[in-house]
This record gives sequence, structure tokens and C-alpha cells, in this order.
Amino acid sequence: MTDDYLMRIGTLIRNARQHRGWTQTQLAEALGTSQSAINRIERGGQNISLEMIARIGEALDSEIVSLGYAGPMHLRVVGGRRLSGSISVKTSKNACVALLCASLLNAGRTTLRRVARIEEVYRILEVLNSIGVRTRWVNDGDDLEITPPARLDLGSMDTEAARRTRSVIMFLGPLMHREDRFKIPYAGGCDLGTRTVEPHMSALRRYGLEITATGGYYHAEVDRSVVPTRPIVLTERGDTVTENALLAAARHDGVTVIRNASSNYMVQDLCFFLEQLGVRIDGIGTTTLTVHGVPVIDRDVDYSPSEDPVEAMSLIAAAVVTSSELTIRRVPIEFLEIELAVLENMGLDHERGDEYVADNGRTRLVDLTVRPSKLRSPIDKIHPMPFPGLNIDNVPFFAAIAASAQGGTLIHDWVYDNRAIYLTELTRLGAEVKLLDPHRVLVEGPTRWRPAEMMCPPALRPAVVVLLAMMAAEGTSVLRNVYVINRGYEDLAERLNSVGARIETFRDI
Ligand SMILES: CC(=O)N[C@H]1[C@@H](OP(=O)(O)OP(=O)(O)OC[C@H]2O[C@@H](n3ccc(=O)[nH]c3=O)[C@H](O)[C@@H]2O)O[C@H](CO)[C@@H](O)[C@@H]1O
Ligand SMILES: C=C(OP(=O)(O)O)C(=O)O
Repeated sequence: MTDDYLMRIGTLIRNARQHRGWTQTQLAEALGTSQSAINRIERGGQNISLEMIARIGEALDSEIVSLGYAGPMHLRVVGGRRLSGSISVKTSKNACVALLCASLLNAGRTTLRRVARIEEVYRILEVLNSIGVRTRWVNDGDDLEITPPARLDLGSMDTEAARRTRSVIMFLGPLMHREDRFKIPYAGGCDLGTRTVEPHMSALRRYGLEITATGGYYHAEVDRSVVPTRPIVLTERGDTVTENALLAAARHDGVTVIRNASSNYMVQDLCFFLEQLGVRIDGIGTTTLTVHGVPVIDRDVDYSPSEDPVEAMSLIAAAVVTSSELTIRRVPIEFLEIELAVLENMGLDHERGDEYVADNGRTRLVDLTVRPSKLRSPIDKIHPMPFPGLNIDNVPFFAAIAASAQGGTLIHDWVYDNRAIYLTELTRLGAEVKLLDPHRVLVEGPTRWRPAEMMCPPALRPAVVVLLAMMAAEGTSVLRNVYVINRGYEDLAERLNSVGARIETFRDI
């Protein structure tokens, strides 16, 4: 129990220190102690006095390191309120994590602008910091500066942080350029059922990377005599597998053709970033990418990842279920066109402003106003496809929207083994959601939402869907343990409150 308590305090201190952009040495200096003492404290290996906790809190100017903040975060939602005004979409989790991994390709300093301050980013930063990469938040904490060391200390990798994300799998591509042998922990993330890594292995094998998965680790060994002599054909058009293949190709001395590549938003952001690193890529936005690799990359670069289409979809769904008029700014329209076409057919009244370009200079954005509408169920089923299909991560939001519409909607989530089941949680808030089989739910609307007290489903998007339903339900609901939401959304409760929601954050002691 004591050990567990010390670990939790240690993690809070580490998070607060990284939030400030400080190294362990900087914090040690501020406290007049040694870096090794800070390291022990952060790992929960040292008894720590209340006075020391207070001093650390003061040094880091952090409310986080104060008593009463150690437990999991919960939300109390007073629902039935209309939203109004405007809210801006933040940069995407999935591009940010890919770019953080990609920064390992560069010996120079990488600056990423307006990086989403979300738990998934923090986990990858913890992993990067633990292996010796220096990262610091600059410009009032908006931007992130990343400088890798000449040699990584992979033996010290923070495996606990690594195991909490799926994204760590994208270390494979960059690390194979730096090490002949290395290991990374099995990738984790949401509980969505089995997620294969086989496509990653078969793509990277073409660069001589052999992986054996034993004892909770992927053990990787690189045979540098093996290089791709013909196009790499991905066995799945997956996002992170495409990114891994790109990361491998980026520093390969030659031209690689990647076929059946995902052309989804995070892949495009990664391509634009690689271009800044001097890697030429033909075919961005298509399923065939031709990468002209550069063996040594050493540049100070500055890149602005684009806005998150899934966050935009979440906000559209928030407006729909609460029957609100809401303007959503900075919507990456190219990645929401099918969703909007479906919603239009369901009767959604909305208006798009003129297009403008995102800070990456490439992605097209619009401001979108959603108005209260009488929706009817779609004639056909809702099902995702790799881009340019309806986004896989947007499917769960259609459950909440369908529950607000008149009639029955079939949602076919063929992609994940274990995600559709979480949509049945909406029944606890009054929706009629029937699980037909592990991949299909039938939603019968409209719903008279009612409040409930619930645990957060262990999957990001279904968890947000439950939160949205709570916002629609008149009365007070409680959603417990929302780490999974914070994994992908920055200050969601606070931002929704700024447009009229009433969501309070609280924690157990
Ligand atoms: C960090 C990151 O970017 N995560 C995203 C990425 O994860 P990521 O790219 O890691 O997704 P996975 O590789 O796990 O693919 C998701 C599921 O789709 C299946 N699959 C995928 C493509 C395909 O052509 N055929 C197929 O069957 C996979 O077997 C798996 O069951 O893509 C997912 C699908 O868009 C998103 O939910 C995640 O938010
Ligand atoms: C499933 C998701 O992400 P990840 O790949 O990070 O688990 C998601 O963003 O909905």
C-alpha cells in the first residue's frame, strides 16, 4: 500500500516536472538535492515527507503536487443544458504521437507547435525522456522542443509509460536506424480487443528488422544487408503501420515505394513533417507513397501538426445530442466529408464557412456551425473504412447521434473486436442500444436521456460518447475514472464548460 502510494506521488511529481519542461537535474538544483534523489522519488523508491512534497509543489509551481489530487479523475455532469458560442479544435493526438516518434530520426532540434496536452503525449514524452531525449515546453507551454542525445539509453526505458500506449510501436521505425539490437515493451492503449502488430513486422522485415515477441517485449534485431528491392505492400491499410514504414523509409539510403498505404490525416501530417526533414515523398494523400530517403538527418525544424478530425466529430456530436447551435472552429474538412454527408442525409442543419489553411500550410480547415435539427436514422448502416471512408474513430459518435434521431440505425464496427460492446453502456442513460453480435449494434431513437453514475468504459471514443449522453441527460450524472478520455482530449470538460456545459472535475484522495 505504502509503495503504491509512493509510486503515485512519484508519478505526479514526474508529470508536473515534465509539464514544466524541466529535467530531473533542474528540479534537483531548485531543491538543493541530487538528480538521483529526484529519480528515486519519481520512481516511488524513496520515503518523502510532506514538507518535501510542498517544496516540490512550490518549485514546480504545480497544484498537481498537492494533497487530495492523487486519485483518479472523475467528472460530475449537470446535463440538459444547451451549448452555444464557439469552440476550437485542438491538434490531433494521432499526429502528435507520430511526430514525437519521428523526432527520433532527427539529430537536430525538432519544435512542434501547439502540441495537444494530453495523457497519450505525456506517456510518449515519459518514454522519450527516460531514454535520454531532452524535451521542453516553450512559449507558455504551447510548443514542444525535442532534442535527442547522440546515443540513446534504451536500457532505462520507462516501460510502465510505454505499455500504456499503442503509439510506442512507432519507435520501431526510428530506432532501427540507431541501434542494431533493441527491445520495446508490448504496445498497450485502449481495451479494444486484439490489435495486430503483424503488418508492422512484415513491413519492417523488408529492411532487415526481425522481431521476436517474448516475455512482454518485442526484441528487434537489424540485419543491415537487407534492403527493400521491390515495393513494400502493406497487408493492412493501417495508420501506424504506414507511419512505421515511412519512418523506416525516411532514413533508408534509396527510394522505397509503399503500397496500400493509409492516406489518413496523421499519415499526411507525418509526411509533411518528413518533407521538412528533407525527405521527398511523392503521392501524399494517396495509397502509394514513394519515399526518397536521407541517411543522415540533422536539422533544426519547426512543424505545426494539424487539427484533430476526431475531436471535431466529438464536438459535432456534442452539439447534436444537446440540440445546440454551436460553431466549431478549425475543422479539418477533408477528413470529415463523409461524416457530414451522412449527417446531412440524416437531416442535420449546418453551415460551413470559407476554407482556410492550417498552420502546417497544407490541411484545409473550415468553421462549421451546427444547428438544432430533427434527425432521422440513415437508410444504410454506418460503417467505417480506411480514409477516405468514414473514420474508424468516428463510428462510436454515430451511436449517440443515432440515439437522438428518429428510427433505427445499424452501426457496424467491423474494425475492433471489442469496441461495439461499450456502446451498449448508453442503455444506462436511457438509450435503446441492442448488441446484435460483437461488431454490430442497433440503436433505436429518439432517446429520453436520463442521468446515471457510471465507470468510464476503458476505450477512448465510447467513453466520450457516454460523456456526451450525460450532457444531454437532464439531472446530475457521474463518470468515474476518465483517464482514458484525457488520453486523447485536452481539458475537454473545461472547454465544453466554456460553451455552456456544466462539468465538474473531482478526484478521490
Ligand atoms: C496512434 C494512432 O494513430 N492510432 C490510430 C490508428 O491505430 P493503428 O494504426 O495502430 O490501428 P490498428 O493497426 O490497430 O488498426 C485498427 C484495427 O483495424 C484493423 N484494420 C486496419 C486497417 C485495415 O486496412 N484493415 C484492418 O483490418 C486492424 O487489424 C485493427 O484491428 O488507427 C486506428 C484505426 O484508424 C485508430 O483507431 C487509432 O486511433
Ligand atoms: C483507438 C484509438 O487510439 P489508439 O490507437 O491510441 O488506441 C482512438 O484514438 O480512438
